[in-house]
Amino acid sequence: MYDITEWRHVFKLDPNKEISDEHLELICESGTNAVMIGGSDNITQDNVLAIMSRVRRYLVPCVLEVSTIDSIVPGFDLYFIPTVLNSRKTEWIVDLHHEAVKEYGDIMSWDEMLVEGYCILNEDCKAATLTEAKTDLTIDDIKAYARMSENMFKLPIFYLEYSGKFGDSEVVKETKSALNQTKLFYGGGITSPEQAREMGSYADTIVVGNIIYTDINSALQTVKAVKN
Ligand SMILES: CC(C)=CCC/C(C)=C/CC/C(C)=C/CC/C(C)=C/CC/C(C)=C/CC/C(C)=C/CC/C(C)=C/COP(=O)(O)OP(=O)(O)O
Ligand SMILES: O=P(O)(O)OC[C@@H](O)CO
Ligand SMILES: [Mg+2]
Repeated sequence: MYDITEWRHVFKLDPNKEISDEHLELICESGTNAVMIGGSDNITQDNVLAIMSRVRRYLVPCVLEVSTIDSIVPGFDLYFIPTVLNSRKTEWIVDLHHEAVKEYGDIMSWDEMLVEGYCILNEDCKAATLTEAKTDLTIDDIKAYARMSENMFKLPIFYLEYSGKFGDSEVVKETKSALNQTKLFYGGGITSPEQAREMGSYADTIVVGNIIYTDINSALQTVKAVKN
């Protein structure tokens, strides 16, 4: 099985964005620990299936980060299920999950599914708007969400999400100090090996997304920055 506790680097591909075969090959053969398929805009079964089958030509583990019930597709190595702990709406914390388990509960393979406790911190990102996230948090608020993830809900992943914006590495450092078992994922605004190294020195795993589509060489350099 896949051991996410060893993962240092993940590329996140958006099914709603174009990527050439050449760039996709570079991403999949970059040495990254996994390719995660996910996004927040126009995610459909068709575009998820299309990008999954292209990634499947390579050996890299392929994960679906579920963002809508209608875009769930079989055939991934793992399914990551976000629950937005700092959302103002129960919809994004448990309600959609309840609906999905009602629909798929009989055929679900639970050991392929990992729940991510999300804490969204960039107030301007789409995911923050969509989920009505409370982004004006103190470090104590954030650490409390991290501790709840680990000790109350026993989640495998706590995800600090700054999608589109490079975050505060002090927040990542402090959050890491509150966790023992649960793995800390950091994602948002990483565009260089220096930034990858900075966040990777505190987070267990860094997630690199948007830069894939604007500067493939810089995206590729983030892998070596956090892996030996
Ligand atoms: C048939 C089959 C294969 C069955 C498999 C069983 C299975 C996987 C069942 C699913 C079970 C389950 C519990 C599903 C949950 C359903 C669900 C819809 C939950 C809600 C998820 C959620 C909270 C979504 C909110 C948005 C969010 C946090 C998305 C995560 C990704 C993210 C933050 C993207 C960032 O978006 P981006 O586009 O990059 O944003 P920017 O433009 O700002 O950069
Ligand atoms: O796209 P970027 O800003 O790299 O963020 C990565 C990821 O955390 C988005 O969900
Ligand atoms: Mg994005």
